[in-house]
Amino acid sequence: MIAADNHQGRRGTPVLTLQGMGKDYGPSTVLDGVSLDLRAGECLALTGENGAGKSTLSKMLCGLVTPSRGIMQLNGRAFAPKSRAEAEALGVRMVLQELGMVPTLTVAENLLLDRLPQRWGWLDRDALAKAAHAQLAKMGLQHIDPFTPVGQLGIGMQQMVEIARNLRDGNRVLVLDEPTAMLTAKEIEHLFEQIDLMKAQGVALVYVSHRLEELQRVSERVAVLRDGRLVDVLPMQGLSEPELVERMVGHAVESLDTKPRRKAGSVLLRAQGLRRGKLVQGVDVELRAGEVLGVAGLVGAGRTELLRLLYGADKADAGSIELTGLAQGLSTCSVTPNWSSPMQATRAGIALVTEDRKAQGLLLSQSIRVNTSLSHMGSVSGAGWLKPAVESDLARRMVKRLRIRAHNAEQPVGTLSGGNQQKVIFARWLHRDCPIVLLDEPTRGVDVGARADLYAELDAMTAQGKALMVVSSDLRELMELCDRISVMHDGRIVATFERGQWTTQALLEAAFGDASRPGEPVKEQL
Ligand SMILES: Nc1ncnc2c1ncn2[C@@H]1O[C@H](COP(=O)(O)OP(=O)(O)OP(=O)(O)O)[C@@H](O)[C@H]1O
Repeated sequence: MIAADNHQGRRGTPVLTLQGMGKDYGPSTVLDGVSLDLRAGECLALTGENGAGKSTLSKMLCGLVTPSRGIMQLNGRAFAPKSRAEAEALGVRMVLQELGMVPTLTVAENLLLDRLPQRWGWLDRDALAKAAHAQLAKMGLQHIDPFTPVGQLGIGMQQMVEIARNLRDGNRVLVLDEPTAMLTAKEIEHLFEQIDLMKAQGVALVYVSHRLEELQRVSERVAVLRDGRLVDVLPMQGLSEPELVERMVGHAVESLDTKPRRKAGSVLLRAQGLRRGKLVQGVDVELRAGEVLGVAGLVGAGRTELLRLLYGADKADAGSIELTGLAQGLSTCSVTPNWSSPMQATRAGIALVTEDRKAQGLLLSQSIRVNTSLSHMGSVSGAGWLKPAVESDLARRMVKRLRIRAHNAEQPVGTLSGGNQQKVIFARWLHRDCPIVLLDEPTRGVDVGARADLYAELDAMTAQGKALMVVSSDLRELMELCDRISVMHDGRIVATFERGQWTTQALLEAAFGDASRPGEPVKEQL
């Protein structure tokens, strides 16, 4: 439990003040003239388009980015941390968008790395387990074995541990950068409880997210960054979602929600009786030309596993996958029971836009150009030789088309903002031009304006007769994009709805596996 000690000020008093903060990378200015105060007991929402500078500003507070100019003061004293450890020692911490833990160390070691309990000069395992357990319990994670290596946990669970690690006594400022991108509704509730607790104890919070409903739930004020400049600081109360979007993007964003169902063409892919252990238990799927099939379900329902089977990333224990779209340029083949490799799937015309952009998708040290052309080297080479001019031209076109915010196409992908990295994955498959496109959480971390751009791209793909399948935890996204939505529960498809038939309630009931949950609060984020 965090004590209301004298570290933390009275509600509303400034804890951390920023004056004229700026950051340049070489000739590019990515942040300029940002002046703000963070107040005790308050949560400040920080929002803006992908690449607007939110993570850069957040990392400055926490010693991870050195400002090029500007002055910060913590409780009236000069504050210029040179490292994360220095900021943390002064009570300023950050939950990073990219996971900051050491995967080979245990959960307990990661949680208490800077204060490992010792006895007679040896690590005190009992004390470590006890302290780790207490820390985990704050996020409802008391069931985790503290001696599990972090790398063995799923990505959502790693994020929960990363949050738990930063819930420390003596926190003055806590920055949360896209903390819920990998979390379930229940886990998000745990986080929100902790946020309320910290506010009551006088901690100043910064919450960075593209999920506007979350910003409205947790924060008292909202700061909007555009192109590295602070354009607004407003009270959150009374601010509607469309108003907030307009402030962020600079214009209103249209919803596709009211569009009629697309006209489906012939079946391009038919899977029957697909099985893999308990994860996927006898699933039938048909993907048709010109339509988008959505897949909803709780985390662990088998959605990602189903996509991986269709793409050949995992082997099915049983079942068949048949490609039937000869007219669309697909080869007709039947794979029973195993579709054996992603390369085979890609050659046959299937793309997978992955959910875990760092582990499965991108070469972070390589440029946008290299990452874009990677899915189809044949189109940028001839007689076994790479054609650099063709490759560069392709990358430049993709940067423009998807409005990827970058200095140029040679910028290493690891230095792009999170949302812009997601766009590069998308660019890679857009360029490959596959007739069947599988997308797993395609807009995670992507801002509302850019999301609308990506939806428009998907819409154009269906108009060309492609078949799309989208897994998303965001029901609003599925309802906006899809013509049909199948709901998975415990490895099975338990319901399929046509556009016009679904309601949020019906989708949630199917996702929870029954219709007998009267009075359950409805959450749009699964
Ligand atoms: N090391 C670096 N070298 C060059 N440019 C960088 C570096 N780090 C960040 N940038 C640039 O700074 C800009 C701001 O990035 P930042 O990550 O702060 O954006 P963001 O608002 O957090 O975006 P998102 O919503 O996508 O997470 C981007 O254009 C990014 O490419």
